Amino acid sequence: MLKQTIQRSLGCLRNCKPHSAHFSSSSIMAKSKFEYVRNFETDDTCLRNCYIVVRLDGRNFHKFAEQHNFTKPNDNRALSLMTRSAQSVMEELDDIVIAYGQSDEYSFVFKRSTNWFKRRASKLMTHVASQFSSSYVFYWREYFGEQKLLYPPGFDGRVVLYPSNHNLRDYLSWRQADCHINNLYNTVFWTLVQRGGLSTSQAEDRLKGTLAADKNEILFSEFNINYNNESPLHRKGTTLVWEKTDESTTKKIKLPQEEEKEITVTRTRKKIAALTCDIIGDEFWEEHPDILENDS
Ligand SMILES: Nc1nc2c(ncn2[C@@H]2O[C@H](COP(=O)(O)OP(=O)(O)OP(=O)(O)O)[C@@H](O)[C@H]2O)c(=O)[nH]1
Ligand SMILES: [Mg+2]
Ligand SMILES: [Mg+2]
Repeated sequence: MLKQTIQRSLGCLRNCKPHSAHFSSSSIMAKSKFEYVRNFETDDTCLRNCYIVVRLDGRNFHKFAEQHNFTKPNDNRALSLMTRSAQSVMEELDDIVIAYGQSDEYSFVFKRSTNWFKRRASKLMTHVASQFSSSYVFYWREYFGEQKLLYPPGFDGRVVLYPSNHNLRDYLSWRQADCHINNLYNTVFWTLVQRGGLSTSQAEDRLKGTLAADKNEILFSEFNINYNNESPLHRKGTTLVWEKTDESTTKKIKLPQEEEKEITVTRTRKKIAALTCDIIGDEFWEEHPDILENDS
């Protein structure tokens, strides 16, 4: 019965001309009859006063990296492309105050008081994920040149809310500590394989149960590598922040009864800066006081 009614109403809607004035009263009634389905949508408004973090992570990038010949353990082309895509997210979407990325992931922090998309989690997350994914494909050639993109990459997204500055800083510290732990492991692992001549399973056995100090020691005593001198991009990941820069231009002006003259106009512009510094200690936060809003 219901099916028949729907089919009849749909038939009517199909036959109607697109202009609303041509809808018959029965199709309007049908529309209002269907409208209750709207109530099935769940409210996913993010709690007020919390920082909204969207974290993206590449889907099955272990395979993606293999198939696209990423250099091991770090591929600077891939890392730069991730950062270029994150930059595009920050430029195109409102209210992101800081982003942090490493490996195949990027976290975007929306300002605490944002009201963008009425703080709806699904809107925020899907906009970030789609802008990032399309940018990754769009800018691929700029970083990989002739190396073809073999299939469309995907990124998963999640939303996490942090109610205090302390929690948000701990979140970002956690991601940077993760970068450090993985990079130290990967650096020793691939040094043992590439320079030490070990097979991958031998290198794995060698590193089983070792602590950070042991890994540093292997690098230093066996390969003369001081881990602290390795690229900060690989050790610290990338942090994107807004920086204000003054841009000066000269303009010619002519006032009535005066000679034409040149004046210098200085404008403050916001630009994204990519940093590879420590964000766990206080220094970074003291140098960038605009990122956090007061806890109150
Ligand atoms: N060679 C190389 N591989 C990388 C690089 N960056 C990321 N990867 C690969 O991407 C993987 C990312 O790890 P995960 O996100 O935990 O795993 P995943 O394979 O993406 O799987 P899911 O995220 O669960 O879908 C790493 O384990 C590496 O295999 C890189 O610069 N060079
Ligand atoms: Mg992944
Ligand atoms: Mg990952």
